[in-house]
Amino acid sequence: MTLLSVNLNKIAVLRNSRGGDEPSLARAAQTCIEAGCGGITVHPRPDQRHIRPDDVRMLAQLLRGRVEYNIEGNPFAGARGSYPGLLALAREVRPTQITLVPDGDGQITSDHGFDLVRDADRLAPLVAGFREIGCRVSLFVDAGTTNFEPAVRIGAQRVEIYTGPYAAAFAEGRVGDALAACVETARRAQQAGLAVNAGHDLSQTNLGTFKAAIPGLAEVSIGHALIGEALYEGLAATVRRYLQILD
Ligand SMILES: CC(=O)[C@@H](O)[C@H](O)COP(=O)(O)O
Ligand SMILES: NCC(=O)COP(=O)(O)O
Repeated sequence: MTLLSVNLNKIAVLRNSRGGDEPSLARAAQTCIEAGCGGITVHPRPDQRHIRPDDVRMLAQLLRGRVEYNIEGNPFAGARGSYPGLLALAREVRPTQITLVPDGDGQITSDHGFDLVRDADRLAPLVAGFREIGCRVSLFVDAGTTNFEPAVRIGAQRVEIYTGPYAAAFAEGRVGDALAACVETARRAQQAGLAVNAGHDLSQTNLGTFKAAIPGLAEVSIGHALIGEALYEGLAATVRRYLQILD
C-alpha cells in the first residue's frame, strides 16, 4: 500500500499572508489524519516563506504515534534567524523520515535532485547524523538516476523521485519518456535495496498513471495540487479521493 503523506506547506503560505494563525496548520493536519492519510510532510526553508520552526515542533506533538512525519530540507543550509538548521531541528523533533533536498534559497520550489555520485561524500556525515537519531533517510533524486550504489553506501534507506518533469509531460499529453525514466529509476533503486518515494506536482489527474507504473511505490508526498483542489472540494474529501486513487 502506497502511503499518502500530505504536504502542508501551502496552508502555511495562506496563513502567513495575513500574519495570524488562520488557516490553522494543526486543524489542517488533524483533518488530513481523520480523513485517513498515512503521513504529514513539511518543508521548512531557511527563509521561512511558509513552514516555520515552531510549526515543525507543534506538528511533532500532534502527529506522534498517529501518522508518519516527513520533514524535507537542504541539509547544507545552515542556521538563519530562528531557523536552526535541518539536523538541529530533526534532533529536537525526531521525525519518522527526513527527505534531503538540494534546494537553494533562490528557487521558487524544488526543481532537481542530488547528483548522488558527486554529492554522496558531502552527504555521508549528515545522513549518519539523521540515522543516529532514528530518522529514516530519503534522498531526493531526478528521474533517470540509475546508479544508487553511492546512496546505499552512505546509509540512505529510500529515494524520492522528483516527479515535476513527469507531471509537466503528463499535462502536455506526452508522458512516455518521462514516465519511463521514473520507472527505470524506481526499478534500479529497488534493485539496490532502497525503497522508493515520489513527489512534486502529483495531482488527482496524474497520480493514477504514475502509481500503476511503479510497483512497490512506498510513499507519495503531495501538497500543492492537493491543497489547491481542496479549495473547491474540501480537504477531507480531497484526501479521501487521493486515497481511493492509491488503493
Ligand atoms: C521536495 C518537493 O518537491 C516538495 O516537497 C517541496 O516541499 C515543495 O516546496 P514548496 O512547497 O516550497 O514549493
Ligand atoms: N516531496 C513532494 C512534496 O512533499 C509535495 O510536493 P508538491 O505536491 O507540493 O509539488
